[in-house]
Amino acid sequence: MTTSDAAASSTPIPLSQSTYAALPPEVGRPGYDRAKVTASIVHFGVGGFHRAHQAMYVDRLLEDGLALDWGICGVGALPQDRRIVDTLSAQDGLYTLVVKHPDGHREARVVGSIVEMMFAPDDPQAVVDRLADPRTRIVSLTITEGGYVVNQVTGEFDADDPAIRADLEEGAVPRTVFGYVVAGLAARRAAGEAPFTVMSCDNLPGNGDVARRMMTAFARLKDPSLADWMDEHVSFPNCMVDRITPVTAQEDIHRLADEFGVADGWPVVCEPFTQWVLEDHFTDGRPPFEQAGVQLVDDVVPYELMKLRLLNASHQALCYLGYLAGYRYAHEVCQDPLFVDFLLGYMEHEGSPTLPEVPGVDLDAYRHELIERFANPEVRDTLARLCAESSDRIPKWLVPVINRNLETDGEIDRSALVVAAWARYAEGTDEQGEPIEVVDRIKDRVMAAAARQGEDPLAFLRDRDLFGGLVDDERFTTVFTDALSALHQKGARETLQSWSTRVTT
Ligand SMILES: NC(=O)c1ccc[n+]([C@@H]2O[C@H](COP(=O)([O-])OP(=O)(O)OC[C@H]3O[C@@H](n4cnc5c(N)ncnc54)[C@H](O)[C@@H]3O)[C@@H](O)[C@H]2O)c1
Ligand SMILES: O=P(O)(O)OC[C@@H](O)[C@@H](O)[C@H](O)[C@H](O)CO
Repeated sequence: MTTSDAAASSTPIPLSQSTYAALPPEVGRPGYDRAKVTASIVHFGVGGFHRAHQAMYVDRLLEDGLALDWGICGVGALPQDRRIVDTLSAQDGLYTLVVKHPDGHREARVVGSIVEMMFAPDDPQAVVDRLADPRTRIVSLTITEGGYVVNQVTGEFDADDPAIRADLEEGAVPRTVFGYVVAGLAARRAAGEAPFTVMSCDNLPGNGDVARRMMTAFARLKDPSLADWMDEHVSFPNCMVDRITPVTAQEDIHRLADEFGVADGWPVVCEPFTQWVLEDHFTDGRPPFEQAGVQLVDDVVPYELMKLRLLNASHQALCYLGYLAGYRYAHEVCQDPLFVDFLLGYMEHEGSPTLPEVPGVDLDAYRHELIERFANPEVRDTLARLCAESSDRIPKWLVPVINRNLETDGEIDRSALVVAAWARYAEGTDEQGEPIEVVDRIKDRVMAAAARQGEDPLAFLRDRDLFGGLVDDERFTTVFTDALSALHQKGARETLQSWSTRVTT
């Protein structure tokens, strides 16, 4: 009997601490005693990525008996996190990670490293107390790029954000990660305890540095001496994180039940590839991450820039054009030679020349491996996921590439087409006249700018918060307006065809 036959012949087992031992043998599961695991890591943002990445690395260590005191306490800080907290709590923190290989083979493992869950809106003080407790030695974050409240114009902390303003009021009960983390650090300092490390795992250039600047700026507005103490005592290591983790689909839940016999309310699916390059700066100790495959380095910046400007910027390069051309999944786009040429061209001629030397990495091999990863048909990463929150992504990943190439007289044509494709996408109607569901926290603003493009082709670029001074650069605006007009007149596919001759002549 095959795995599927065995699982299909019996009722799927609802996942929990008391049931996981009875799962079919094909399903990996903790071989360690979870009752002995204590949580020294508190994590904010227990989404798909954290569970495919950091929690998986910790699970590996636990499996090897290496980090029993480094379990994870997951915190949902936002009201919409109630569902994940309830689902994981009902499963005693357990969930299934399904790794999808390109040949259709799947591996399923129950991950046991999350041993506590907290829903902050129900009891904010309990979260502050957990952070104040010296048991907490690392606070890690995957709260998305927008979660750092960076003012796009100044690059400084945006104290005008309404939730931040509320957290800054005298005696406020925290509602934001800033409120929680800084209250936890204040309590540690008042008690004369060592602070925890704050470890950002979001896709931001200099993620640790950004977390430091924003957290300290928040603290300074509350209590300048606390900010000084944080500057002196708290570590914020930078890291590069990588594993493509799509949004879990209903079909993933059904297939896990049918093929592996696990009834899991919220499993995570991901690609086989995983990478984590981390600076070794920790205030209060760390798990032996290197024993789980994490690369500990002194300077993570070259790795981060490589990943953000090649992988993440290529996701932007493929998603709007791919969507306009009628595709809905990343693998469909990356199995189309026209798009593959465009992406490789962007990476080689526009992204890569802006990178510093990346120790030990063959960039050409890296670029081709990215195309193979994107083309994995099993992962089913939706273009909708990649097209979301563009205003947090394009300015951080692609605009710096364009600025650098403008300074050095490098190539910009493909990047300009990507920005134009976003501008066209933000018009909210596809090439067949069907509505596009634009997902962006400043959706109204970007869509209003896109709607004005008929009379003013530079309307979209005039948003200096997003594009800085690009609108003043004639070399850039000439290509951008050509690209936008080609997208309107010929559509994405023909524009790409014409671009392939434009960039080679
Ligand atoms: N999915 C991937 O392939 C991937 C890979 C590498 C890195 N990342 C990083 O991880 C982040 C999260 O990705 P994901 O796939 O887990 O998304 P997700 O939507 O599954 O989870 C995001 C979590 O962060 C929380 N969150 C969002 N904004 C917040 C805020 N302001 N304050 C507190 N919590 C907040 C959400 O409520 C949710 O729990 C990405 O934005 C990216 O920076 C993702
Ligand atoms: O998750 P985001 O918002 O940082 O960006 C979308 C994707 O580019 C990203 O999730 C990649 O899949 C990921 O960075 C791969 O490691």
